[in-house]
Amino acid sequence: MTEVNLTQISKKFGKSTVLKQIDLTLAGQTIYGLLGRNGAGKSTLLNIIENRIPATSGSVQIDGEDNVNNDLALGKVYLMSEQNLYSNSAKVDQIFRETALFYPGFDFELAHQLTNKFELNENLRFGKLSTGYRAVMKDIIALAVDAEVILLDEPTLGLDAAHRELFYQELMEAYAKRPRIFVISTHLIEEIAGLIEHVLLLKDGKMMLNDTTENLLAQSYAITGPEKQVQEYTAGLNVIGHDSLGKLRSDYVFGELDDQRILPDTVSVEGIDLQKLFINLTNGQWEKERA
Ligand SMILES: Nc1ncnc2c1ncn2[C@@H]1O[C@H](COP(=O)(O)OP(=O)(O)OP(=O)(O)O)[C@@H](O)[C@H]1O
Repeated sequence: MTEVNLTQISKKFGKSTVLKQIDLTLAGQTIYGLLGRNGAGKSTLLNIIENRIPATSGSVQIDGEDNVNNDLALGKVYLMSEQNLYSNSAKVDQIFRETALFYPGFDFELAHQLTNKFELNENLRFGKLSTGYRAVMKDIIALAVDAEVILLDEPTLGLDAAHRELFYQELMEAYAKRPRIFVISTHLIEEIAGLIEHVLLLKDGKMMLNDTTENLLAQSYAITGPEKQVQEYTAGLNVIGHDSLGKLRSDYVFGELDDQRILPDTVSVEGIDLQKLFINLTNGQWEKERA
């Protein structure tokens, strides 16, 4: 099984440091969700893994081999990104064949099935495809390449709701047929929350969370009730945000609750979903709540 190890990866663009000493291991058969707000550095990180851009410092090893100028190591990784790497005059089926030169195990049968399902005409030239269909074509390639590590940078950008749904289904099917490492970077957390087994959350250039979805949700709570009682109950806990509705208040807590505290009858404790956790961890309110 392939393993990707990032050691102390930093990236600067001019004076701004986008990634700060990231240590990360991608391993096993896992669907990772790479989350982070706009500009958090998700694409930069994926591009560094695929060696499309150089890190300022640090290293990426794929099965113990440095990824820089190493076709063998890079052949184990496929990055689907917004960047258009194809000539406008190339037809879709020709692009499939060209991809197969780099990824010899390319699954043409699956690619054809998927072009049918997505109603993508393989005779069309890349330059004639709409933005959505360009993404569809790239998604199809990502599912059909024979790579151990599939990096998907905003795979559903430009896809309509029906195509997004179809893509998630096909992704799950491809994963079930051949479990490997998928990393999905996206803003549409709600849509993929059910798919992600492991969360990687980038904030301020650092890997703020790196844990299984299950572990994260097991320590995420909404404490709801009358404002005063809620605030008394959550005082000193790791409150990452809150919502208010009239006199009702929900405090979102990430981390352990205090078993010794008595929960008033008027106050409830419930779990929260990944989307809510993400919003509260990344909107900056957390730091203010803690200040
Ligand atoms: N080639 C570049 N030159 C200068 N700055 C860059 C370059 N590429 C990215 N950046 C900057 O680095 C930061 C991180 O960008 P990146 O695209 O990795 O973020 P992202 O998390 O993928 O964002 P989004 O979700 O909006 O796509 C941004 O501030 C961006 O402007």
